[in-house]
Amino acid sequence: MAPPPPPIEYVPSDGTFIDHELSVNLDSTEAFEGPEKLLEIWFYPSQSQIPKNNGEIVKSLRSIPFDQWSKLLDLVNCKILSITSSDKLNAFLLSESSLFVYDHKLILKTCGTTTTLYCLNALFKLIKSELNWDFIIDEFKTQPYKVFYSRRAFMFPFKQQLIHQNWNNEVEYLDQFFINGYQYLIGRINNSQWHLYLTNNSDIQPNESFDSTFEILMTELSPAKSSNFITSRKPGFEIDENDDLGHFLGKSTLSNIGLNNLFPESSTKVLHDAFQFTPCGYSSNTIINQDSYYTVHVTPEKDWSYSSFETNVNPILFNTSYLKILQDVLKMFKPNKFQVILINNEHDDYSTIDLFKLNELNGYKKLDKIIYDLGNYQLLYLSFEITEDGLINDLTI
Ligand SMILES: C[S@@+](CC[C@H](N)C(=O)[O-])C[C@H]1O[C@@H](n2cnc3c(N)ncnc32)[C@H](O)[C@@H]1O
Repeated sequence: MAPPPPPIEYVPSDGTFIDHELSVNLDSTEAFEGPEKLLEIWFYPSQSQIPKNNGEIVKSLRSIPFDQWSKLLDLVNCKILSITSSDKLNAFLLSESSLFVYDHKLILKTCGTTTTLYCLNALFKLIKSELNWDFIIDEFKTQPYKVFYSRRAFMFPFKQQLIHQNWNNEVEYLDQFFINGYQYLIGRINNSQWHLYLTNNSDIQPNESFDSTFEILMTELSPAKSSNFITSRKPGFEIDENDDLGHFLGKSTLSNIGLNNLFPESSTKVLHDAFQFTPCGYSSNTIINQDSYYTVHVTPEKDWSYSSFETNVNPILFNTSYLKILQDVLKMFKPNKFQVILINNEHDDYSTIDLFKLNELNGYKKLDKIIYDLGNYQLLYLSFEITEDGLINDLTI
């Protein structure tokens, strides 16, 4: 097997980075758009297919220096709060959600009024100049191995920049960059519908290894649960020169709500990074088994409360199932409504069957179950809401 690429230059030897100055001064009290834009780009099908020099991988996405990521994220309108790194993955905690960088692919998840798609042009130029990876096939079009872009309907679409104000604008923009792109509109058109754009390069080999994205998007969180994500910390407060209260409180919240223990079977190293915003809000990234992540973001404000959970962990490796993960996460937020989206390329019975069969869940009733065959992938979309009985008698799990 090819040796891993050299360590990234911008982090200390333990692969961490924290921007304390930014962390202590973040504040936001305005209506906030929790639902995220999720962009996943695979440049190559796997780490081993990255171009080599004398049989060795010399550079990968993880060799791109910090300041280049930071400039790229300026185009998206978000900042890097901190970074945790394993041998396979760099997990960036952002002022608006997260960025996960593998050697061959990246996942950018941003909320608020970020302008995710505005980084595309610069991203492809960056990987050409830094890594000599050239996916540009004519003046504008690019053809990486695979692209997914998805999001739920926004709560405040009019607050978005023009490009993100409606789905058609986004698709038009994506079509300028990618060939073979196509789109889906999934779920009831009731301001919670979910959109997906993806590319299909059928002439390229399918990805052989396990790949899955499991998301839980929750709204109308229980006020009692939301209170875990509200802090009285004032901007500018620092607990000591090596830490800031945002990260400190974030990590205690992570433990308090049991998020540190989601995969108790994990015998390998787990790396957590978490941040509690002022006056409220929470984000965390966890790297598990070196090459997988789970990430949680919370907007607890009563009138637009929202939280999201996302993971690419293979549940089988931890002797668990998607249904068990769903139940554990729902307990942390007790939302009145939630949607589940699973996109995976393995139809493994043990970890997925309960989810595919799911018709009811304590105190919740199913609104929609939609299954799509996406060729090498399958997509499951579920939508649930609390029952009257569930609400009155607090029957939810
Ligand atoms: C932590 S982020 C998470 C958003 C996310 N996508 C979600 O799932 O809700 C948003 C929450 O943090 C709060 N917040 C406080 N300061 C913020 C800042 N500077 N940038 C973004 N969010 C901030 C927002 O008001 C909101 O409650």
